[in-house]
Amino acid sequence: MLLLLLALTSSAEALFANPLAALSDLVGPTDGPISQRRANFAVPSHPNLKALHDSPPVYQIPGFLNDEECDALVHAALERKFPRIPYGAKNKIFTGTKWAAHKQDPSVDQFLSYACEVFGGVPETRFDPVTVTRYSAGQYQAKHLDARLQHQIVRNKAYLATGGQRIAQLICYLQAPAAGGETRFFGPAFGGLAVPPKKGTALIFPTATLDGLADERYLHSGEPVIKGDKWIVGTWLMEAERTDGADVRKAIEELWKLEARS
Ligand SMILES: O=C(O)CCC(=O)C(=O)O
Ligand SMILES: [Fe+2]
Repeated sequence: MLLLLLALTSSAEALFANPLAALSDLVGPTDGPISQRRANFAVPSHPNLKALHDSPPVYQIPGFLNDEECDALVHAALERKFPRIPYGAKNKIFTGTKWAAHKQDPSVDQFLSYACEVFGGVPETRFDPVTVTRYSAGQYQAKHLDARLQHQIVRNKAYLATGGQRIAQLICYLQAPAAGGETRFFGPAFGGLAVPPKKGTALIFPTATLDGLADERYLHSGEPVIKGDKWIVGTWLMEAERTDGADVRKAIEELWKLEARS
């Protein structure tokens, strides 16, 4: 079950008509394998939505969470309301601390309900289990893609039960470090875009098309924090509704058992 949660939290044709709006007229620029295809991405909506980059799109929502909502999530982690996920400990791809926050505290439900609104009122089951992450000085998340590549996917029942592909990342910065910790995009099409963490601001970008094709242009990182602590809450919009809620709950119970032993 631990492995299940790790799988759920470490990586990423809908079964039904997708309720999301599509950027069907947006044609991507010319780098990367997906560039010959028409972009077909989930499009967020929010009164404060800003495009940080038009094509390929990267969005920002200042004031996605207010200060109290940010603090509540950080405090919940510090007060041990969430079990830790031993993610990245061996591979150095991720060196921060990550907690399985999903459904463990009302502050998480609040975040999830905003996430549902941003994607046109989709149900909570369209999201990957929510995590909270802290990066202290020197800690980072190395360059990665959130979506799984075609050769890593078997589109079977088990895969679709977990929601299939991750099609958009949604993170919200809960605390900005004093220096460093930008979210950096490496695809040439982004022109060196590096987003400085700002408390309460959400960052949203597609990771795959609505029908689950990974977009390899979206290679990104959480750059090393130089000074202070960076905190984020995050999840992914999945291409389909998850039906594995019971497995997620069991995996979180296993993490709690691990926590009790440490
Ligand atoms: O920490 C960040 O700025 C990015 C995090 C991220 O990309 C992830 O958790 O997948
Ligand atoms: Fe990511």
